[in-house]
Amino acid sequence: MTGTTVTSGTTGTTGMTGFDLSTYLVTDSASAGSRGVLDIVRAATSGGVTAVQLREKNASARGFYELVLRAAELTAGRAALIVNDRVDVFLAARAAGARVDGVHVGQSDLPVTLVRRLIGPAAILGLTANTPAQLRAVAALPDRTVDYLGVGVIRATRTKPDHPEPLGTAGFGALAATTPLPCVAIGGVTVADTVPLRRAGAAGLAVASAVCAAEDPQAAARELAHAWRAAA
Ligand SMILES: Cc1ncc(COP(=O)(O)OP(=O)(O)O)c(N)n1
Ligand SMILES: Cc1nc(C(=O)O)sc1CCOP(=O)(O)O
Ligand SMILES: [Mg+2]
Repeated sequence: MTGTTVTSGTTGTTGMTGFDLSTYLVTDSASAGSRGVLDIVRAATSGGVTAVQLREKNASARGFYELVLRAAELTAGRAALIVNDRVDVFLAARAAGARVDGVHVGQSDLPVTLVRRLIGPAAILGLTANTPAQLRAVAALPDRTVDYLGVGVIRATRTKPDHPEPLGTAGFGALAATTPLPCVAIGGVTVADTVPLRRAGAAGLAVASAVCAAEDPQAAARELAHAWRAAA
């Protein structure tokens, strides 16, 4: 699937019926530096990102929860908000009435069938998959377990030191061609990759440092969103 909007039921808190993953910010507090993650989320949302994943590998549960509540105010009605790894934080934010749309998990996180049961049928569920065996396992899942896949790394990146072997654009395209699920390209992605990755079947570009480390994150987000539309 090469489209950019994932139709994923209707969420309890937003009434949204589709999620656009085409320009997908993954936050990285190290790249954000003294500006802080919320400043980056605010700027990137103004710049036109369509989805934001809050990724906090070292935050406390309370700290992450409070970040989600504040990010939900910034992204409401503008971008889908996804929580990395922490299903408990997603559920807590929802219970507090925050507009948070889903969860992204990887192969070492909670099993996706369980996550789907926990977050309900309407929330967005993303899964990392970057080998043929992982793609086969996804194909064997019950329908509507996973809404999209994060596939990477495209090239080496310092944002995820434990990243797998780079796939390159061709490797990404070969994997994406084996699944009907939308595949978001991630890992070392920059605006220069937009045309080749879109041609290779990407449903979107997920970036951390390209926006979080940019001198002007709003302009970087705007450039990515514009490049994606121009590459249609
Ligand atoms: C969009 C997207 N794709 C892949 C990942 C990586 O998830 P995971 O493998 O669980 O690694 P961590 O991000 O948890 O370090 C992602 N977060 N987002
Ligand atoms: C969080 C993450 N997951 C990846 C994967 O391939 O699963 S790569 C990655 C980091 C992406 O950051 P940057 O855009 O700075 O390279
Ligand atoms: Mg994870």
